[in-house]
Order: sequence, then C-alpha cells, then structure tokens
Amino acid sequence: MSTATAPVTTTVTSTLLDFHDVEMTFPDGTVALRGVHLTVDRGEFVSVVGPSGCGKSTLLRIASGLEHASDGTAQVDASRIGYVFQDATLLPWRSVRDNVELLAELGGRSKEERRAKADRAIELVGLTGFEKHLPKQLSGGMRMRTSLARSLTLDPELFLFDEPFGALDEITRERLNDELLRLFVEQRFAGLFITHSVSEAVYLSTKVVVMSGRPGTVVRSFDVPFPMTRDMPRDPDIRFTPEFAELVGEVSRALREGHR
Ligand SMILES: Nc1ncnc2c1ncn2[C@@H]1O[C@H](COP(=O)(O)OP(=O)(O)OP(=O)(O)O)[C@@H](O)[C@H]1O
Repeated sequence: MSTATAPVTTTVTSTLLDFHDVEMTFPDGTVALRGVHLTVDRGEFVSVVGPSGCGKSTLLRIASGLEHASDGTAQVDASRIGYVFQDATLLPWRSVRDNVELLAELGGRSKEERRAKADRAIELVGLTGFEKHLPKQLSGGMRMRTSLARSLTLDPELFLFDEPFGALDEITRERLNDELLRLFVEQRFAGLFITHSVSEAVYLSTKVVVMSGRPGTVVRSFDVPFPMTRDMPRDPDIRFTPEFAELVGEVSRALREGHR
C-alpha cells in the first residue's frame, strides 16, 4: 500500500483533467481506485458509469482537490471548478438568491457584484421569480437548479457532477438533462458527470467511461457520435432511435462485463 500523496497540479493545455495511473487507498486499507487513466478536454462532457462502491465519488473528490490520490498523477488545469452533489446542499434559512450568492460571498465579492452574478445564474437555470423562496418552498428539481446556479456563479471551467439528478423523477430528470446540455453548450465548461443511468450518460455526453467494480478502474470508453450544437444541444428524440439504443446496449454490456 502506498502512503505518499499525489496532489492535484496545474499546467496550461487543452486538457483540463488528466489522471494517469491514479490509485486511492484509504488509511483503513480500502483500495478504492487502481490504475485509473482518464482525461477530460475542453469541450468534452464525460460521464462515468460503474457499479456502486467502485470509487466514482472518490474520483470526483480527487478531481476537486478535496482528496489526494495515494499514487499516480492527478492533474487538473482549471482554476474554477464547479461541484454539484446528489443532494442540493442548500442552507434552509437562506432564500434562493442568498443560497446562490453564497460562493461569491465566501469569495469576498461586493454585494452588487454577487447580486448581479446570482441573478444571471438564476436566470440561466430558469428560476427567475423564485429568488425570495426558501428551499422548503421548492420542488426537488428547483432545489437542484438552485444548486446548479450557485456553482455557475463561479464561471467554472470544469464542472463536476456527482449524480445530481438521481433522486428526481424521470420527467424532471429528462428536463434537467436538457437544461444541463443547454448550459454546457452556452457556458462552455467541460463536464465530468457521475450517474447510475446508462441512458442519461449517453444522452448527455460526448464520451462515456465505464468503470469496473472496486478497486475501480476504467474498463471501456465510448465516444458518443450524436451531434451537439449551440442551437440544438441534443435532439431529445435521439433517445428513441435504434442508434441510441445500440450504444446504450454496448455501454450496459461493458458495465456488466466489468462487474464480473
Ligand atoms: N474515507 C474513506 N475511508 C475508507 N473507505 C472509503 C472512504 N471513502 C470511500 N470509501 C470506500 O471506497 C469505495 C469507493 O467509494 P465511493 O463513494 O467513491 O464509491 P461510488 O462508486 O461513488 O459509490 P456509489 O455509486 O454507491 O455512490 C467504497 O468501498 C467506500 O466504502
């Protein structure tokens, strides 16, 4: 077991995230990740699917700098990183606007600046008119939009998503998938997205990465060929085409094989 830590380092390239042979062994001896190779370039939206406990969240925590890999190199060339969790993690006593302003407030921005940033982000996620609502007055989807807006105030170059829509119903999830795609093409961040849903991964992404069971490693990577443009991020009807079903089938098969 290696005990050295490999900190996230920074260089200037079009690759925003470059993991090379990353291993993560926790102090109790649990080997969560082994030999992980993964890159996320500017303009890419990469989804990661893998069995429960294979180290997906650990991967994101290393990417964000919250955790250090115990071996290998985890290089991140993004000074502004957004992070959205499965839980919206809103402060219940603060309004939508005050929650969205939080990161700019912690960053020491002036009141006018953070108000302007928050209002723009609230508009981007379609919550204009709900600025004064408290989290308990919002639906699950609206809470997640608020969480997205809070991270958008950072103008992230790299956006990390830890299964953000997993707790939402199918219709809300599909709607938020489309919202996220629109934000991706408009705001031009790169994305690293964890999900348990293979069809969500294929629909949202430019690339889908399949991980094995723990210790997690990347077993397959699939380029997603469906077009994505500023005017039409991705045609929702793509989900009903044989090509989409075929790719979902291939990813699912790789997931099953990697799980054995
Ligand atoms: N701080 C820690 N100390 C020890 N073991 C840990 C720690 N954090 C995570 N683990 C273990 O590492 C493995 C990977 O955990 P992780 O949460 O990254 O998996 P995951 O793929 O995100 O799981 P899920 O899909 O169920 O959310 C698990 O076996 C987990 O129990």
